Amino acid sequence: MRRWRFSKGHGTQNDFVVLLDRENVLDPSDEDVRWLCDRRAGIGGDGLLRAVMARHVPEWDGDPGLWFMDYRNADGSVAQMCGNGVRVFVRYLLDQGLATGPTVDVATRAGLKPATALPDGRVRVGMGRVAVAPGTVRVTTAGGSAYDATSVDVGNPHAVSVVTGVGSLDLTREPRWEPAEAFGEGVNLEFVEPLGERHVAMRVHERGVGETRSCGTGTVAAAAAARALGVGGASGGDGVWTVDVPGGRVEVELVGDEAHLTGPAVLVAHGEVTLPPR
Ligand SMILES: N[C@@H](CCC[C@H](N)C(=O)O)C(=O)O
Repeated sequence: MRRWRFSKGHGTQNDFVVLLDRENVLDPSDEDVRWLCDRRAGIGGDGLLRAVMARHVPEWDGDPGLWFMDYRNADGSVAQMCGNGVRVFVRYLLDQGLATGPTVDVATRAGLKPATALPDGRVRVGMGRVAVAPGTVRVTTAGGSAYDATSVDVGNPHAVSVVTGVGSLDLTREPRWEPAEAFGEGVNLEFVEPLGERHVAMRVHERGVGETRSCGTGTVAAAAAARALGVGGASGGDGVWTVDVPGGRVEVELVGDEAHLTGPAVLVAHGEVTLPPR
């Protein structure tokens, strides 16, 4: 019988199951991840955060003494990075006495992410370089609305469309994109609507999940694309963007091509789960 201790947390209601696996022994299969993230049969979450010592991760060539955030989407697929997840990950490490703060360096598939727990309860994360690609792809929602989208690399892939009426988009099914080969490994699709100076509303359809109430890397992509497109009255400039998502609000600071993400990170439960037999 496999009995695992877990925690559950969220950042702007992008929610995660957290597993402690210091010595890399749990080996959750794709099916295990799907079950853990299932909101009816399992615990429920948009993704899984597995805390493992970096020395056990062959693809990590940095400090082996760091905690590595092994991120999996709810469908079991692996992703490079999760901006809301890394804040929850840091909150978890500090809460469980697994790291000393307020600054914690986290190893991820998208490199080292330095994070700081702020006195107001939020966590600020150095997201590193954000790269906005030239040109556009065409994205069509389930409701048939079509938009140009800008590709943005935040360690994981995004495509950002500027829309009006973001609240009424049909994101119940994955939007299509053309050309299809633009994102051979899938993409996270953000839809942003300008609200004011350096202030946008955003909804997202996440790769490997579906519509979620927030996506941290997506908010970074949204701010970077909006800046590049001259949306929100701050073309090209450095500054702090406010991004409102269905699950709350985050801040994205852009300085040159470097981004910092600040937002809430909340733990809501700790427990023990018995997994179905393999
Ligand atoms: N929710 C995350 C992003 C999770 C990974 C994404 N679905 C992908 O496959 O790239 C975030 O907060 O950044």
